Amino acid sequence: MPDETTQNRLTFLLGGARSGKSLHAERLITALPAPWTYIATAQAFDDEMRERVAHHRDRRAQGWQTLNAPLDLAGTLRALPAGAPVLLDCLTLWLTNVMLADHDVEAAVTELCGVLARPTGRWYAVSNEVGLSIVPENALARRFRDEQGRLNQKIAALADEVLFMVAGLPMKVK
Ligand SMILES: Nc1nc2c(ncn2[C@@H]2O[C@H](COP(=O)(O)OP(=O)(O)OP(=O)(O)O)[C@@H](O)[C@H]2O)c(=O)[nH]1
Repeated sequence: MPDETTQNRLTFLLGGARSGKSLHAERLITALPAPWTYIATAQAFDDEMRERVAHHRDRRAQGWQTLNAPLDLAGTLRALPAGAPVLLDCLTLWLTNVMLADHDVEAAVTELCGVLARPTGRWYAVSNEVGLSIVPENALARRFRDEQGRLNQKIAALADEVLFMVAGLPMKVK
């Protein structure tokens, strides 16, 4: 009989930069039996990003397999074997990649939500809460903030559980 930790469920982890989202998601998923799948959306274009990615890779010990999905997140999720525990990190960089590639954001979000609404294993998805500061001065940043807010609302609505990370601590908001 599957329980809450193993059945097909989506947990959505939201928070600010360096709020501890990834680490908390890693702790939750590694409480389940390995192997764990890490889906990375980041593209390391510069040394700072390469360092961040290296730090993450060092932290993930044995038991992890990493898939890169900077754009085709829905396709990558659909191709996973049923039952795989998955950590998707993160929706913010995925949305950035979609916008910078000039793809149709609405179509991409609709496709992704269709997949996330029916998890085929224990899935954890990480995203940034980006709207808590002052209104950004440039138009692209304002559009990004709005698209990110809309995306987060959609994922939160379909997720089974939502955690808001504050200074490394999870607040259960759904
Ligand atoms: N390409 C790639 N990206 C990775 C890999 N491991 C982690 N990342 C990316 O690293 C990013 C997270 O970077 P951080 O700067 O630590 O995140 P943060 O949101 O500021 O911090 P936290 O809230 O503490 O998680 C995620 O978007 C991942 O996609 C990897 O193996 N390959």
